Amino acid sequence: MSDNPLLSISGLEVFYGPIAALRGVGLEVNGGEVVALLGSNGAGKTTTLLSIAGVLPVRAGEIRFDGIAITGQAVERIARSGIALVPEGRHVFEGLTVKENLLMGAASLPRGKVEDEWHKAFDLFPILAERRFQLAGTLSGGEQQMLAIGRALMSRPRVLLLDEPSLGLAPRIVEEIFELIVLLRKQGTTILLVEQNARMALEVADRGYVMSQGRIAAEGTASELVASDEVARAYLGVA
Ligand SMILES: Nc1ncnc2c1ncn2[C@@H]1O[C@H](COP(=O)(O)OP(=O)(O)OP(=O)(O)O)[C@@H](O)[C@H]1O
Repeated sequence: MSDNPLLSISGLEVFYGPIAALRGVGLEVNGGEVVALLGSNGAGKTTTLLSIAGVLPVRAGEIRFDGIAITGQAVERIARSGIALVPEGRHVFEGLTVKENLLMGAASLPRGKVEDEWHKAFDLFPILAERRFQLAGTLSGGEQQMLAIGRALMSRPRVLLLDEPSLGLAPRIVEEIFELIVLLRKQGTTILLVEQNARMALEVADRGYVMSQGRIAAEGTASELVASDEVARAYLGVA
């Protein structure tokens, strides 16, 4: 682990009313890494991503981005500083075209840079280029997920927070999503990836954390986590 992680969290406590969802979570993401955040339903993975993005208030603990404390900052400020969240559920603007959706992601970019970014997005997602004038609501689930990721990339984020990108997609499309993550990693994109599909996530990740009941229960390199009997039994569906 580096001395200067791009994103670091320590002692994070988050509550929904009286219920503690995070009970002292700590993790780090270094620049250029893909880090998997795994764990069973309700472990606190989504809550962790929402807290980093500033969507949920933090009761205790600290979130640092590029060495600066961002705990408690407003969502827009956190987004502008370079953290992009792709929430679970493929949120796209259904009544807007593919291209308009991508433009929505580029709102904070200087005008001259927007065209570069959508060319990059269309290179990354040829299917979106083909369908650029189609309404987003008429795309397939997989295409909508690609569009949601493409829109987040349009803001040139320094960290991409991906919440369950494979959820509810057919196996062939899930493969495509993971191929995309491999490609983004090769391009140097830093990603914190929440996934139910632990085995596939660890195939594309450098390191991982396993959450349980609002805490980090295990951490290690992807190969260490795959090789750990305890992790494999509890979270990777190995008998
Ligand atoms: N809006 C909410 N109100 C009350 N409790 C919530 C709310 N959202 C989540 N929780 C609770 O907080 C805990 C953590 O939930 P979270 O969604 O972060 O888990 P998760 O690991 O992402 O699970 P999943 O894979 O099911 O989304 C769970 O006990 C959940 O029931």
